[in-house]
Amino acid sequence: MGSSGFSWKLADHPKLPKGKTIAMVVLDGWGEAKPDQYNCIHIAQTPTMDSLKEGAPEKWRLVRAHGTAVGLPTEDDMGNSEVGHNALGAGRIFAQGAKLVDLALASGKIYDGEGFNYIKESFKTGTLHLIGLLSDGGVHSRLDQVQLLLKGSAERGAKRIRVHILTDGRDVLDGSSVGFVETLENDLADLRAKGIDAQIASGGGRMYVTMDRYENDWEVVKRGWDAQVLGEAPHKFKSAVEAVKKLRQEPKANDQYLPPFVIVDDNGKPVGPIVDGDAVVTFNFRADRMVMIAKSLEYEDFDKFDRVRVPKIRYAGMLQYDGELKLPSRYLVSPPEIERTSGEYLVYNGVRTFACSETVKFGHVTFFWNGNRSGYFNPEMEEYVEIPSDSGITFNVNPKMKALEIAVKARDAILSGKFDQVRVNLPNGDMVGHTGDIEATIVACKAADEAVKMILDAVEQVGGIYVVTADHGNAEDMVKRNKSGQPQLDKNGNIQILTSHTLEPVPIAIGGPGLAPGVRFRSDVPAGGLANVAATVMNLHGFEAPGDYEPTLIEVVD
Ligand SMILES: O=C(O)[C@H](O)COP(=O)(O)O
Ligand SMILES: [Mn+2]
Ligand SMILES: [Mn+2]
Repeated sequence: MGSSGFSWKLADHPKLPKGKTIAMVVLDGWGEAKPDQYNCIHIAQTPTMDSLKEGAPEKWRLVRAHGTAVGLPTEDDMGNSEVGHNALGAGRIFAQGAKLVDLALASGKIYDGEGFNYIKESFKTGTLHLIGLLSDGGVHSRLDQVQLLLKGSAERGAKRIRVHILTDGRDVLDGSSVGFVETLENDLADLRAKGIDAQIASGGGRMYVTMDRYENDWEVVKRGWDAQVLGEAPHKFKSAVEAVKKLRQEPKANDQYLPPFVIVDDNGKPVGPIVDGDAVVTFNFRADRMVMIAKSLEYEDFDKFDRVRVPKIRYAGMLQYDGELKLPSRYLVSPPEIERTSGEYLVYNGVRTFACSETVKFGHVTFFWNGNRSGYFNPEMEEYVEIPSDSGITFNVNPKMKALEIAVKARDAILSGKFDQVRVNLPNGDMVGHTGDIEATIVACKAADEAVKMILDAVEQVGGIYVVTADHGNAEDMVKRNKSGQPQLDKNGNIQILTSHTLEPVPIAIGGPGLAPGVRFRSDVPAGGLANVAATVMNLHGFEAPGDYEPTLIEVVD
């Protein structure tokens, strides 16, 4: 116990034993929705997940995974991996980036902070560059926040502004990029009318330009660097609206994967490369897909690609994206301080932990789970295994992804007897769901179900316990719906495919031979959400959860 009286020691659970191996399985993008032809989980053969459902209500239930239950501003905000895994790991609900930025903008405090004052030093002689995802998806960024930041920066002296846009189509409908670009163009025109030289300077689709994560493919970031910093791209246009409209006409083009483009003036010169003395703000609040660009903008020693020219800039993130790496060192809004996560507690209480996923979700069960911290709490007690993801393809091409490989690693970790908690994320429902390819998503869901079976079989062999849940919905609903829940048709009478997450709740199931008799879900936490899972898992490891954690979902009846 430290001098403050704080102790990492958890109290023993009065009834539940220690020493059971627990498999903690997170199915990414696996919500519960009504069964129809757009519910890929319903259409797919998922016998293992179906059998777990038969345990309702004592061993299977639904939990909330969106909106305020995971710290998002409103109940209209769909869940996402960052907030979902943060809640699962932290056991408490923290106001998340989206909300913190809203508050900082509304109060004006964003402009008083160290981060803004730092970039402001460039306003007199340099250009302010804003780089980020242009949509109202609310997962990584929000258009209204960008609009306010533009206005606020102009009011505070920014005279030359360049916006480098990344089109979405993943957290919002494909094709919506054109509207967002038009809105931004109007705002920039308003600024120009006030004498501010404001323009869009470059762009590209988020999955092809800049927003890679967990170092899956540095080429993605390089494409962005070339366009944003060097002013070089295979496509050149006079206006961003024209760029997006034209590039979308290519066969199979979609917002997520638009190629990089730069905007040029009448002489064919790029209007906004980043040069010495400029300020740069990456305006996404979410961390995972900003860490790589932040490294390329901030690190002096950098060998991931040839930056060719490294301008001396003042750079700030909307938030600090990695608290452990202190990256970036300057930021406009302080990130949520997610401390005392369940992972940290459990490790300090002797729970040997194994975590695994493939690259595209690896940080979800490590970095996000541990409150946006990279690295181990105690390397002697933990092993994190990353299975390389496919890169350079869209995941509908290989919808099974690395589910089997993840399950094999988890199985071996469980059977080894070396770990007390074996935690995995199975990405299929989510990553393939985001492609909007219904056939492929059905294959994806089946593959995830098979992986769950392999893990549960291993739990059975060692007399362990399983907790199977998800971080938010995605694959269970692949169509945009109107207010009455019917598929919404576009002006040509076609259904609109939903590539994004949903507002649906997610299942949680407990079981396995190691589950003590009498353990069941309580009926008195009907509004339980993902944040209630951490206390539940701590109990199953034989510990009481800390007093400020959201209540456990389980009880033990005699
Ligand atoms: O980054 C993404 O892939 C999507 O915007 C959100 O998906 P995730 O929250 O499941 O990662
Ligand atoms: Mn997810
Ligand atoms: Mn997703």
